[in-house]
Amino acid sequence: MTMRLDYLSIFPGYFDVLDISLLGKAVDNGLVEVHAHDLRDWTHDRHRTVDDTPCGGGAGMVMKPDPWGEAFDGIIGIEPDPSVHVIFPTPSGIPFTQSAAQELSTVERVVFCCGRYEGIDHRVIDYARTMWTVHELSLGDYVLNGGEVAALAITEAVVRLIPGFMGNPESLAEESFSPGQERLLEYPLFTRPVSWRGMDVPEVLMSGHHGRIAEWRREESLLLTRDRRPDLTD
Ligand SMILES: CN1CCN(Cc2ccc(Cn3ccc4ccc(-c5n[nH]c(N)c5C#N)cc43)cc2)CC1
Repeated sequence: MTMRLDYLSIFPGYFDVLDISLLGKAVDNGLVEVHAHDLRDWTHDRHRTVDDTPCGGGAGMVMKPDPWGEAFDGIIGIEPDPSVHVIFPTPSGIPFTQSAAQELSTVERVVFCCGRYEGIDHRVIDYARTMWTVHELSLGDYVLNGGEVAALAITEAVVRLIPGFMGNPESLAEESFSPGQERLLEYPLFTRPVSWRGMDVPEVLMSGHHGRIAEWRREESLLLTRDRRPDLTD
C-alpha cells in the first residue's frame, strides 16, 4: 500500500524537509507519496488574501473559508469519501497519541490542513466533517504559530509505523507508548567507549548477563517514569 500525504499551507516550503532522511527513503521506496500545496493558489485577488478579521471582534485574523473550500475541491474532490482522513492540527484538538499514530498508519490517504493566524473559519472544519473523516489534533499544551510543525511531527510518528518502513519492526513493538507495552519511559542508553571523560558505562551492561541487564533496565525505567511521568503509572 502507498500512503498519499497532502499538505495544505501558506508555507508549503515547510514540507521540503520530507524529501530527506528516513522519510525521503519511504518516498523513494514508494511507501508514501507527498504533495505540498500553497493555499494561496486558490485565492483570486491581487494580494492572494487568505485571512480576514474575526466576526464578533477579538485579536488577530482568521483564515477565510473560500480558499480552503476551493483547495479541497481541487485536491480531494467534491464527492464524500470517508476513507480520506483530514487532519486539522489545532491547540484545541484531541491530544495526539501513539495509538492515534498507529491507527493513521493504516490509512491510504491523509490530508493535513495547516492553519495560521488565530485559526481557520470553523465552517471549513464543519464542511470537511460532512465529506471525509476529520481529526482535530493537538501536539500538546503549548502554543505554536501554525499547524505545519505539528503536521511534520504527526507525519513522522505515523510513517515510521507503516509496515516495511523501519528496517527492524521488532524495535517498534518494544518502544514506549506502543500499544500493549507497559507505559514506561525508556531506560538510559550507552555505547562505546566504555569510559568517557571519567564516566563509565554501568558494569551490569558489560556483564553479558541478560537477566541482570533486563532487570537493571526495568528498574531504571520505573525510576525515571515515577520521577518524570507519574501520570503514566496510574
Ligand atoms: C481568541 N484566541 C484564543 C486563543 N487562541 C489560541 C491560538 C490559536 C492558534 C494559534 C496559532 N495557530 C494557528 C493554527 C494552528 C495550528 C496548531 C497550533 C498548535 N499550537 N499548539 C499546538 N499543540 C498546536 C497543534 N497542533 C497553533 C496554530 C495560536 C494560539 C487564539 C484565538
